[in-house]
Amino acid sequence: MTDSLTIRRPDDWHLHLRDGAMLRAVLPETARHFARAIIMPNLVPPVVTTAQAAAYHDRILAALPTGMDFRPLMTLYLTEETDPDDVAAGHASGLIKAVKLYPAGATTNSASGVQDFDKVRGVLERMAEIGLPLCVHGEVTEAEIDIFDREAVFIERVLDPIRRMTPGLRVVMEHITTSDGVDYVKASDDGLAATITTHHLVINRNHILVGGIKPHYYCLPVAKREDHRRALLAAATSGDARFFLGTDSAPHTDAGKESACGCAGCFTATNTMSLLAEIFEREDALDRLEGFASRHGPAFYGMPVNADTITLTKGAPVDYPAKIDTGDGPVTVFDPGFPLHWRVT
Ligand SMILES: NC(=O)N[C@@H](CC(=O)O)C(=O)O
Ligand SMILES: [Zn+2]
Ligand SMILES: [Zn+2]
Repeated sequence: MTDSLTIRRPDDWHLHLRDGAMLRAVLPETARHFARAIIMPNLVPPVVTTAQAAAYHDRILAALPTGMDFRPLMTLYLTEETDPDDVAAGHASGLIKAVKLYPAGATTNSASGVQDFDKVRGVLERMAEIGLPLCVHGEVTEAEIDIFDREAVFIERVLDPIRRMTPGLRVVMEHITTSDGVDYVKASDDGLAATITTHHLVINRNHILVGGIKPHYYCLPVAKREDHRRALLAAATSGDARFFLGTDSAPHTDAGKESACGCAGCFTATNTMSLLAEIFEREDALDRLEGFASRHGPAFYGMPVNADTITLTKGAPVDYPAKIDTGDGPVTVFDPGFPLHWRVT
């Protein structure tokens, strides 16, 4: 029986750090284990320009506790007014690593997102030219589309047309939740990849709804039925380099989640590596964890793998806090409902 695993230090290819007091509270939870992360730009107001991303980058570094080593990889929030020259300049300077597409109204803080995809054609063409990836929140927003179908419909109605219209555009389907997402990635060429979150490997929709509504399992895209979770698990543990970790760790205060209109997002930064080791071990795929968490992401983004390593060891159940304190109120740490035996040492 394996009880120790050393892997290259992991990166998180989809992370929400927020700002201010929340940023200061959640950043160490990620930086403790992860070397780099793609930082999502859905602040209020959103991070739209390279100048705003540079300022946010500096606020993140200023919030990093002394002695911690972490590099934020910055993104721009795509709007119908985004200037292709600003995007290209940000990319050329080395600061901007991706542009994020939120369909308007699809998720937390997405009001400034795209409504008319024709209006962003110029930016997407420029990104294809310079090799800057587009990260996509892949859900349609039409009221008549069932929320459990919104990812599959997005692939057909929005994503596939965008990719056909913009040959060469590199795309990451963020936080996929369906076998439709897995199949679409597998059927495509190497300009397409997908991130998979920790929580979507653990929960299906029953976790949210059976035995009373569980707001801390509510996120977007919403978890689907068990067949879809199994498809995600198979993709994550397959060794296929087109699938990699993006935790989508998305802190909201308990007051924001435990409400008549609760916020979407699961906070998994604290226990993600323990969780992933537990899940990969159950699938007899511990040897594939390094690919998923540490190698496939850098390969897609054209960056080197981290030089340092982390070691996970198996033992008595890991103690992690049920909540972390933030200046804005407590944030509940994702509870998988089973003990975790792997700790990062
Ligand atoms: N995933 C979520 O449920 N929430 C994210 C937004 C997002 O990634 O869609 C957030 O910012 O809270
Ligand atoms: Zn999203
Ligand atoms: Zn997210």
